[in-house]
Amino acid sequence: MTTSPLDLPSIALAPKVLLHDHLDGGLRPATVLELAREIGYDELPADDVAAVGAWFREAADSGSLVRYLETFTHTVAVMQTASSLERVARECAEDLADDGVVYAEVRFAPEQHLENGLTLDEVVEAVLRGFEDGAAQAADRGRRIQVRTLVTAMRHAARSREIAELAVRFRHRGVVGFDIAGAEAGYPPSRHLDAFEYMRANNAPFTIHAGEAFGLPSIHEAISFCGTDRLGHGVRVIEDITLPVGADPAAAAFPDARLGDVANYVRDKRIPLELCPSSNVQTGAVASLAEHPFNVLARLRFRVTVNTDNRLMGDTTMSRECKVLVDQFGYGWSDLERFTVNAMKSAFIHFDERLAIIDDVIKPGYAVLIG
Ligand SMILES: O=c1[nH]cnc2c1ncn2[C@H]1C[C@H](O)[C@@H](CO)O1
Ligand SMILES: [Zn+2]
Repeated sequence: MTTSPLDLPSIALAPKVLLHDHLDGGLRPATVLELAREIGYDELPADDVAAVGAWFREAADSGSLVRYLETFTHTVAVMQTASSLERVARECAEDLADDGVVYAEVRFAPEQHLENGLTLDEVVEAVLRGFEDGAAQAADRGRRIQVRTLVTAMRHAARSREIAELAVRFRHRGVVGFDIAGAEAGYPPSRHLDAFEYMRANNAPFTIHAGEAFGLPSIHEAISFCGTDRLGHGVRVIEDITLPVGADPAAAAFPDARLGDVANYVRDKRIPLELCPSSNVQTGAVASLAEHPFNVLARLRFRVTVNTDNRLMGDTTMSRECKVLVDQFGYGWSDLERFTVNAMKSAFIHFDERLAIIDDVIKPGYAVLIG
């Protein structure tokens, strides 16, 4: 047996696990356009498929999370009916499956989809139907994927407790957790303590976008005050790690790294980092892919995972995010397998379900590629 080349087509064949992907950040450009036409939404900044795709990519390349988030106005505007939510979710499941993702947790904020009179429950039901349908269609083509949902509360708003209750209400119907997202500076996670306490009281897991546009204090609050199970991004934990001056971010080892208390806690407790390389560059959380802390964190054995964040805004896929890391840091198949197993271990489904995917899907899949 021979080892497959580490190119994009082979990476697309590898089983991958995606924990951080936004439904409203992953529409196909053609779908944005079609849905806008259907409802007479005339504020799209472009009017053909290629231009729509390019616009999102370029507008999101802003170097600022706040400006990056402004692009969601358009996707959220065309996702206000049960049928549009269902369609976007169905296409999401199909696109991920076609890219070789075998397990995904896709998140979105139900409170942003109420403008046409849907209730929170109706919004979630439509999305769950779409995921189920998309996964079934993919299975018919021989592409197996399990898609689960995280419901997000917007951190500038005041509905987080209600959204946490929604997560628990749907916990046996496909919603596996809760999240908060949106602008980070000025909206610390501790504003939403009652939501996190509700989740903990119900033994239900959650993740928090933290350490993206704001640094260590945000991560500290998320883990120590809120008790988060994972960190959405968490990339700025690097600010609590001291490396020798001039250290190469692509080095194979960092023996002289010194960790502060927060970084040690994140690593000791194996708190998963939902790292999103391209998105981090777009929002200015890191200066460039070459300087992305992914490799430092991976080599120091943090529980790193690879994620897309927003496939439309980043013009990316899970395979592309993996390829970017291979190109930057020289990873091999066994590294990609390790990141995938890390993600599967960190998923919010139950332990026996995670183990079954690792043993029955991930390990055999990489064994074939490694040869
Ligand atoms: O990377 C992100 N950081 C913070 N908020 C984000 C990010 N990507 C998407 N969002 C927001 C915009 C969406 O409308 C919302 C729910 O998916 O989550
Ligand atoms: Zn995100």
